[in-house]
Amino acid sequence: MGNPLFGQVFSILKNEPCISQRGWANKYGPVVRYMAQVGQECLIFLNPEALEKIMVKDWLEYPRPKFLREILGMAAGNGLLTMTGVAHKQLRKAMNPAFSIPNLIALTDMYYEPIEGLVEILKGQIKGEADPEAGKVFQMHRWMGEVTLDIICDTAFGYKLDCLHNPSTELAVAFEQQLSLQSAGDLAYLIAAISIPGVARLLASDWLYRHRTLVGKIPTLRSLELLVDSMHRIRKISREILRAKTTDLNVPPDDVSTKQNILSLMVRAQKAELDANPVAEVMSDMAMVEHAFTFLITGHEPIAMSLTWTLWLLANDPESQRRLREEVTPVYAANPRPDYRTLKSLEWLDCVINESLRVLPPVPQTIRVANKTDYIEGVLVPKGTLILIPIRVINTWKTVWGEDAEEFHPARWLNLPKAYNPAYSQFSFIAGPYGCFGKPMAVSEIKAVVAALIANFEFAPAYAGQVAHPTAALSTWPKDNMPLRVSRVKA
Ligand code: HEM
Repeated sequence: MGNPLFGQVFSILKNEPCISQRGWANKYGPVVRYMAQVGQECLIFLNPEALEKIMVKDWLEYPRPKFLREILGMAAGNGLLTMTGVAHKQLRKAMNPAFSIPNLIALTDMYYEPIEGLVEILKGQIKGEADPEAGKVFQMHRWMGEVTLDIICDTAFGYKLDCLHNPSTELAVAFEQQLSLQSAGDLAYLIAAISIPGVARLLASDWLYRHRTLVGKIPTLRSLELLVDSMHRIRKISREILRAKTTDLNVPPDDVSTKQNILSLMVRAQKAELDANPVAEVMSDMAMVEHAFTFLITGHEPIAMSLTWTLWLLANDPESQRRLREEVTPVYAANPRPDYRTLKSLEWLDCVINESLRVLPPVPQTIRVANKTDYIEGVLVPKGTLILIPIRVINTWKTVWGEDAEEFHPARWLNLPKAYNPAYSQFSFIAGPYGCFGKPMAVSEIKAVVAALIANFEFAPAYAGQVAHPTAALSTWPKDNMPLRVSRVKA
C-alpha cells in the first residue's frame, strides 16, 4: 500500500530500476498488485501466458498509456513509439525492408568506420599516458554514446556525423543534455507536469522554446528548460538531415548506398505513393521529422547502454573476457571487418551479449494500460489499470533462471534451463506488434563493437571496490558514466 497519497512511488524511486518490483515478485509470486500515485492501481505479471495475452494476442486492448506516449513523444519524437492501431501497423510495414536480413548484411559493413575510429582514439590516448602498459581510465558510457550515434546517423540516414572526433557537435551535445535529465526523479517530475492538461503541448511549442531561458530562471523548472532546448535542437537537426536526404530521390533505385538507410526508404515510399496516386494522403514533412527523431534516439541510446554494461560485466568477469578474446582474435586476424554471418556464428559472443542484455536490460521496464475490464491469469483487471512490464524482473526471475538468476554467467546460454521460454524469458526487446523494431540490428551492432574492442583491449574496473550505479527513467544508464581501465591487449 505504502504512502496514502503516493503509494509505492517513493520506494520505487529510491531503488535501482525494477529492484522494488523484483523484491515483491520474489516475495509474493508472479502476480503483484501495488498502488502507484493517488489511488492508481498497478499490476505486474511474470508468467509467459499473461505476457502473451497483454503483448501479443490482445495487444490492441493494452496500448502504452497516454502519459507514456506523451513522454516518449517529447523524448523520442512522435513516431512509432507514440502511434497506435492502423497507422502504427502501416508504418511498421513500410519500414520492414530496412530491417530485412539482406539489408542488415549490407548495413554491417557501415558499422566499421566509426568502430575503427573509436579503436584508434583509445589506442592513441593510451599511448599518450606516462605508463601506457598500465592503460588509461575512460568514461566508457560517453564513448559508447558517441560511436553508436555515429553509426545510427550513417545507417539510418546516410549522414556522416563523426561526433567521435567532434564531441561538441550540436547533436551530440543535445543528446548528452537530454540524457542528463533521465533520472527517475526527473521522470516523476515530468509525469506530474504533463498530467496537467495542455502542458505536453506547451512543452513542444515554439513559444516555450523562445521563452525557455525565462522558464529556467525558476530553479525548480531548470530541467524543463534543458528538456525543451534539447528536444528543439534534435528536431532541428532531424529536419536538416531529412532535407539532405530528400535530394537523394533521383538516385537510381538499384543504388545500394542510398537504398539501405531507413530514411531514404521512407522518402522513396512517400514518392512512390504520390506518383501512383497524386491525391494520396502521405506523411507530412513534420511527421517525417518526428520519425527521424524516433530512430535517432531508439537506434543509439539503448545500444550505448548495452555496450557499456557488457564491458562492465566483462571487466568483472576476467575468465569470460579471456574466453571471448580467444574466440574473436583469430576472426579479426583473418578479417578485421567480420560480416553479419560471421558475427552471428560466434557462440561465446552470443552467450555474452544475451547474458548482458538479460541481467542489465537497457530498457528496464515499460507500461501498458487496460482498455477494457478482463481477466488475466484469473485476476480481474479493471479498465484503466496500469500494467507494468518489468523487463528486468522477468529477465532475472528465479523460477526460470534459478537461484543465481541475478548474476552474470554467460555459460547458462549453452545449457538453458527447462523453464526457459524463447519469447518470454529474456524480454529485453519485449514482444508483439509494439515490440522493438530494431532488435536484429541492435544485436549485430553490439556484437560488432564488443568483438572489435575485446580483440584490441583489456577491460578492468577503474579502481578497487568499484560498484555499478544503474539508474533509470526510460533506459538504464550508469550514473557515473562508467569509468573503466582500458589497456592494450598484450601480444
Ligand atoms: C539494445 C538495444 C535495444 C533495446 C534493448 C531496445 C528495446 C526496446 C523496447 C523494450 C521497446 C518497447 C518500448 C515500449 O513499449 O515502451 C522498443 C521499441 C522500439 N525500438 Fe528498440 N531497442 C533497442 C535498439 C533499437 C534499435 C537499434 C532501433 C532502430 C534502429 C530500435 C527501434 C525501436 C522502435 C522504432 C521501437 C518502437 C516500436 C513500436 O512501437 O512499433 N530499437 N525497443
